[in-house]
Amino acid sequence: MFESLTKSIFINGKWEAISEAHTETIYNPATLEPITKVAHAGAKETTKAITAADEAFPQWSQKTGRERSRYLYKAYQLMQEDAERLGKILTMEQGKPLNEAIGEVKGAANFLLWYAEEASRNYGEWLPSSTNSKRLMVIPQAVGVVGAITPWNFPSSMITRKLAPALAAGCTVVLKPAPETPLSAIEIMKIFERAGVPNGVVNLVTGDAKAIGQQLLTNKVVQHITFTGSTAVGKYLIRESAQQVKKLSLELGGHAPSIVFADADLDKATSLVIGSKFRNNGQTCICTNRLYVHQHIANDFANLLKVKVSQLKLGSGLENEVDLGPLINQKACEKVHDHVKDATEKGAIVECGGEQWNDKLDGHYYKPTILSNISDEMKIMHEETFGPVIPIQTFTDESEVIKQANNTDYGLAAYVFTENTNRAIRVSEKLDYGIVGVNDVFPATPEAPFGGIKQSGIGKEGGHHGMDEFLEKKYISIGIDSK
Ligand SMILES: NC(=O)c1ccc[n+]([C@@H]2O[C@H](COP(=O)([O-])OP(=O)(O)OC[C@H]3O[C@@H](n4cnc5c(N)ncnc54)[C@H](O)[C@@H]3O)[C@@H](O)[C@H]2O)c1
Ligand SMILES: O=C[C@H](O)CS(=O)(=O)O
Repeated sequence: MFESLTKSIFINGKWEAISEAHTETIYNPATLEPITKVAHAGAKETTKAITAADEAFPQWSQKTGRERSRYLYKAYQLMQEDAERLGKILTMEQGKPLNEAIGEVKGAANFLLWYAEEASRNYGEWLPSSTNSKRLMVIPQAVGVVGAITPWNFPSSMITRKLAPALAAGCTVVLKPAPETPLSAIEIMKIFERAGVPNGVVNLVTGDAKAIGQQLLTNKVVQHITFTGSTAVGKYLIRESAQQVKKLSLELGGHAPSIVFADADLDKATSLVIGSKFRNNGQTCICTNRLYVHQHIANDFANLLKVKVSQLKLGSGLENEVDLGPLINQKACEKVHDHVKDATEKGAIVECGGEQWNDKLDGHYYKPTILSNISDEMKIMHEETFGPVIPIQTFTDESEVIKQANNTDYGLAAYVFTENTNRAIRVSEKLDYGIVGVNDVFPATPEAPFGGIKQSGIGKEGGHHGMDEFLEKKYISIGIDSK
């Protein structure tokens, strides 16, 4: 499927040659086998990419929204048609089960569709002036060259969730994907190329994150950096971008609580908690990190949950009916086990799992794990685990559990399981999160604004809000002689 060397630097419509000396190897996390090598580039290539994006900006931004939408719509069609092959590539480099990978690719394509539609709805405003001697208007204008930095856990959809609105708004882009998963980014560039997107509008640089990031942060041509990744790196970008007061949109870490009330539908709630926790093996920003179950149903809930979790099948994502693939690397396995070890040393009980799994395969596998007898001093209750472990606590009082759920620096997603509408609305309004799911744990969709508060991020991706991130709203005041 791949040559030993895969071109991964796309600048001004051309794939740059790679020197063997400056490459990094991409491994399959399910088998630890090398897949291919890609360029390990840095400042020089990034500067060249920024220049290409800058030179392409005037023409691209001056196209009408309708003209830009045609490119995005063509890219959508190409991505949808190729979802099976793109899904296989995604599974090979990231590890998630093939059905999840194909679902991610189709979801990624839907961002292209949504912003193909939104591109023609980039409305301005005509303001009712308080004096007859003026006419006032607000016109939306593309911010300019955008630097996009994306994570490995959704190597396809996190890219189109940024590039689709940016291009729809009239911006041009330099993309740096995660080093673990550049192949999906390469395929998305090829899709834009096949869709006929003009040279320089989208550019790709793989390699030294710090060096590439520094160029995006310090080059005055770059007007906006859009980042998805850890809160730690988000804080670094905030510090480093202050020098130029560069615009930022940040989609950062999460620590989602799930609250199961006594009136919840047990079968539905256990299945949804499993869906939230074990999608992508728990390597998602919005997955359940803490589970609070009402005391009256705690035993029944925990027993049903354990039965369902024990049925989950581990294996390579390319195998049929696998529910849990490998974690992205050994470091991720060690972090997950560190949380389990810390919890058990502080009194937690391992109801199931609690260790790595290498029975048949060499990859980075960790058994799906449920922990009970949890106390708030445990790391797992405050640090993002990013793996297949659920700590369960019980509660009795609604206002108390809301306090517990809000007791975190994160504020991305939270979930409420209840069949009582009043309670659903009352609790949702009191949860300090950017996203709340009620009997739903898959809130992300192109038509809705996705994003966190507190230390989970700044800005939104999706909906019409997603395009606003890449627009300046210019106010024009026109003095007229009204006589
Ligand atoms: N809020 C969201 O929508 C969302 C979505 C997906 C992932 N995430 C978060 O991302 C994290 C997991 O992803 P990750 O491990 O790739 O995160 P990460 O922060 O380690 O890396 C994210 C990206 O930043 C780059 N990067 C790292 N250091 C950099 C630097 N100094 N300068 C420039 N770029 C740099 C990486 O190469 C990668 O491309 C988790 O915390 C998860 O919650 C959040
Ligand atoms: O990991 C974070 C992603 O944003 C999850 S989702 O694809 O948006 O559900």
